[in-house]
Amino acid sequence: MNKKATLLDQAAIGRALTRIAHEILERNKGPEDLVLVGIQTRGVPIAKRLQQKIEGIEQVTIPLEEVDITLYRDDLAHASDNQEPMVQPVKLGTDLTNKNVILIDDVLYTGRTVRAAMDAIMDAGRPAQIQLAVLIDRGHRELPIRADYIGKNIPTSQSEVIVVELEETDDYESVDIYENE
Ligand SMILES: O=P(O)(O)OC[C@H]1O[C@H](OP(=O)(O)OP(=O)(O)O)[C@H](O)[C@@H]1O
Ligand SMILES: O=c1cc[nH]c(=O)[nH]1
Repeated sequence: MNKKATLLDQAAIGRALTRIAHEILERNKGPEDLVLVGIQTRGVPIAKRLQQKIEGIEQVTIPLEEVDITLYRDDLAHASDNQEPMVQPVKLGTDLTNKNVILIDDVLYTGRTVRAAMDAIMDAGRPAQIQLAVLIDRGHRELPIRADYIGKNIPTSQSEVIVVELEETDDYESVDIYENE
């Protein structure tokens, strides 16, 4: 892969997440009834940062849960692009009934990972709402899914790849765009 540009550095990632924390509080009229759900891998540290930022603003710790989505290849499928994100069995410690769930991931692309995560959340309870927060929306949706909170919109071609690196998972902090050769 050939790196084309850095889209967000550490400071820009921090500013985007601070803005999203404020937007979540404004849209939901405060922190009551919120539950954050991070999608593995990098949605989880992003969710933890949003939890900390909201705590800094409101002095309230919002419950945080995780869902783990993996690519599942149907036995009947032969092409690699027939892999479908599937959720691992989850047991959420928080009762989601009547809660406003904020689902959080690093990159939104086809929307298939988010769909699988929503399945897991709906299996675990009956939230009042599910809202979606992503650091990067790169377009190319294959499902009717949109984000409510977006760090940065990056129009991309199909041959490009967005790589998010975070201190917690990668010991480095950057969002870069690559050409997939
Ligand atoms: O909208 P989609 O087309 O589903 O793509 C978005 C997903 O792809 C990436 O996950 P990846 O499968 O690379 O797993 P990882 O986050 O654990 O590295 C990214 O972190 C999103 O979860
Ligand atoms: O470009 C992409 C597409 C999906 N997921 C990523 O992390 N990057």
